[in-house]
Amino acid sequence: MSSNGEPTSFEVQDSIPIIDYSLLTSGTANERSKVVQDIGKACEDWGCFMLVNHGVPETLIEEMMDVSSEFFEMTIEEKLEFEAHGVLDPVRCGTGLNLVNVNKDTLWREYLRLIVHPDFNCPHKPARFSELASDYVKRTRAVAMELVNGVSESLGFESSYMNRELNLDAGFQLLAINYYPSLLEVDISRGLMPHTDHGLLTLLYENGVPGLEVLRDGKWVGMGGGVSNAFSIINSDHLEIFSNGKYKSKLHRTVVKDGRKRITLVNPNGPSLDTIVGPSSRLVDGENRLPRYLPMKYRDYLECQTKLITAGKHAFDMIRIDI
Ligand SMILES: O=C(O)CCC(=O)C(=O)O
Ligand SMILES: [Fe+2]
Repeated sequence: MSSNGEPTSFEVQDSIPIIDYSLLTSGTANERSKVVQDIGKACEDWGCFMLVNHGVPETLIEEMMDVSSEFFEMTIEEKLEFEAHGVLDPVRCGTGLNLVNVNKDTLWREYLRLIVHPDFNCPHKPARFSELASDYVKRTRAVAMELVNGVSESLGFESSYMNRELNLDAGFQLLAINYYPSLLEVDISRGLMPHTDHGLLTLLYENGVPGLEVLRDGKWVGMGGGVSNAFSIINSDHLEIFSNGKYKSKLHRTVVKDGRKRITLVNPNGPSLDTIVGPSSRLVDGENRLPRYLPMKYRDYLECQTKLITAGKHAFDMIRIDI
């Protein structure tokens, strides 16, 4: 227990860690250094955590949920204007996992993926979508960048090290909105196959309908439910690569059993597309600390991943070095 009687992050054995973002931005030096430690422990031990007191206004999040719902409830003809093509198309709408046509009988969701940084892209309808999304992604990006600074410190670096090395000022940020329709409307089960995300950290906000699960010691553990007004934060592939395997990319999936529609606002946050990402040179040497991953340009990784996914493979398998 902390001095005021509140439970601290790691007292509850084997439950997803909870990190208080406000301690990172406005805590005392001691509080900040403790929360940096907690972030490091969460990234290493769990590969994910819940983020509370993040400062993104709840009203903005609610409006984003409403406008996203309006988007997906447009007619198919209207949505076809934004149909998915290449992985780097600025706006793409589709179904299934990335470009794969998953079996509709077992897994189903619709998605809209927008590249929102370095340039902001958004469908021109519904009318207030663009304004809301632009505000939302600026705020979530600020949270993500602050978290990366904390992660950088937790690895023993100065807080700006990862930002600089990975050219995060020109970083690639997506807003992926997932829509799992209500079971009363469509008689199908909804979800998303087990996968890891590209980038450094994914921020995910759900509309109160649970479904996200992470793999922990061979078992799927529900994430999100029970902690109100929180982001789920998930380690992604390039964090594992850059940390040379210390902070593993987290396998997750979605299984929606609740009859209500589920909407998630998901922000993968990556380096700039032209950054060649490999293990940090500060974490490897030619002797005891060998690199475990081959360097690869982030853009190539994304393109390669999309091609491989149809064959059920993962780009990670191409760059992982077996020691
Ligand atoms: O919508 C969810 O529950 C998970 C989404 C996700 O993992 C993704 O979009 O990569
Ligand atoms: Fe994901």
